[in-house]
Order: sequence, then C-alpha cells, then structure tokens
Amino acid sequence: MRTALIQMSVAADREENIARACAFLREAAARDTDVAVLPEMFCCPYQNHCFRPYGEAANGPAQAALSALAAELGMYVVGGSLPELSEGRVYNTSYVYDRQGREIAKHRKVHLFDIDVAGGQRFRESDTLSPGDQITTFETEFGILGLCICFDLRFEELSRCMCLRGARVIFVPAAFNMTTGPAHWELLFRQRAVDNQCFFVGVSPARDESASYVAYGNSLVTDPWGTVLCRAAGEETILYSDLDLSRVDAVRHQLPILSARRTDLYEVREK
Ligand SMILES: NC(=O)CC(=O)C(=O)O
Repeated sequence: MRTALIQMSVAADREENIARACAFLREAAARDTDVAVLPEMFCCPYQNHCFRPYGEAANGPAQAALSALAAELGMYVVGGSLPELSEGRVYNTSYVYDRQGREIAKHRKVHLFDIDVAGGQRFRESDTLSPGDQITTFETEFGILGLCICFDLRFEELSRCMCLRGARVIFVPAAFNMTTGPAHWELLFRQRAVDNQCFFVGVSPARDESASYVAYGNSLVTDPWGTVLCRAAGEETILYSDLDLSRVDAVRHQLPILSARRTDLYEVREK
C-alpha cells in the first residue's frame, strides 16, 4: 500500500490552502499512491479564532474538492482535518474518500488539545471546539484501517480499540508543536506501533516559525516492529512509504503480544 504523507505549508488564505492540497494530491497520484494523507487543519491556521470562520458544513468546498479529486485520481484521500460546522458547534474533523470519491469515514477529534506547559506551549481547543464521540475505522481493499487526530494519539485505549476492530494501519493527521514534538512525537508513534503491532502514519503541516502555533513537522511512518520507516524534517515535502501489510501478521506471529493478553485479568473495550 503506497502511502503519501503530504507535509504542506498552511497559509492564511483558505482557498490557497485547498488549491495547494489539491496540487500535492495530484503529485502523489502521479507516483502511484494508494492512500494520500493531508495534515491536521490543512486549510486553516491552527488558532482558536480561525476555527469558526474557516469552518464549513457538510459537503463544503474543501470536502467537495477532496472528494472530486479522489474520484478523478482513483486514490484514497485521508483529508487531514478541517473545522466542521454542525448545529452551531465546531469540530476538528477528518474525512476519508475512497477511489470513487465516496466519503467512507469521518472522524471528529475525540480528545481536545488543552495543555499549559510551563515555559512552553499553551493551547485550549475546548475554548472553541467540541469533541467527537466515535471511534473511527473504515474498510478498504487493504483491510480495515483506523483514523484519529493528533492529541487522540496520546490515549492508548483509542488506538487499542481500533486495533481490536482489525485496523492494520492507523492514520494520524496531527500538528504537534515545538514543545511537545521534540519530546514526544516519535516516542508516541513508535510506542503505539509496538503496542498494537500495526503501522502508524503521522502527517503534520510544515513548520512555519512565524506562525503563532509552530507545527513540529517530522511527518513519519512507524511499522509494527516500531521502526521509523521514513521521517521528514520541518520543510514542506511529500514522503512516500510502501507499507507491506504482511508485516503486521508476521510480527504478531513472532511476538504474540495481542493474543497473549490476559483478558481474564484486564480488558480494553468499547462502550
Ligand atoms: N495539537 C494536538 O492536538 C496535540 C499536540 O500537539 C500534543 O499532544 O502534543
């Protein structure tokens, strides 16, 4: 499964961002990509005061553009995330389109990013955003795949639930920052991959030192052994990674963690 990680710059102009994402998607399709992944808030600066004005309702312009392009290019598109407007609320939402342009998954960020690190990053998504209440997986010809957004990655139960549903690859549009990124980004992706013995694909916006929220970049893929298969730096780029999904079965067979769980003693289960 060829995956393209589109680590794009996010500008102040929403239409420019959508056009930029589309140009990158075309570039990825020209390299025979099966699944192209955009970053968290790919068409909106990551700032609380931007989320509502940059937001769109169901079938809004960014969603329409991604769906049309997925159909035209015959490629799955994991549409990063964008501010979704629904019933007066704003959600941080990721849409997935199949090769026919059909919306096959929609994930609203479940864990809102509210942190206040002494001398470092402060952010309160809950000032403007509402949380989702669903765990998101979807079916493809590659099997079941999972989806969560950025801060969701920190909550191991969520990844485990997707894994127990059968997800072999978990996509994570994300925007860590210059406080938490160097400390936790790679660690978390490797840890989730080793724990669940599946692939994790993290895609960030490119770093913009002049932005009020500076994204870490470092988009990456970790495999079921915890190896980092590819990793960007801060710049705008596309990374390509061919995921050999048979590695999931091989690692689970050789190191039987999931099957050796003592579910008579403890359990992670969906509500
Ligand atoms: N931006 C996020 O949602 C999460 C993040 O930056 C972190 O967990 O660190």
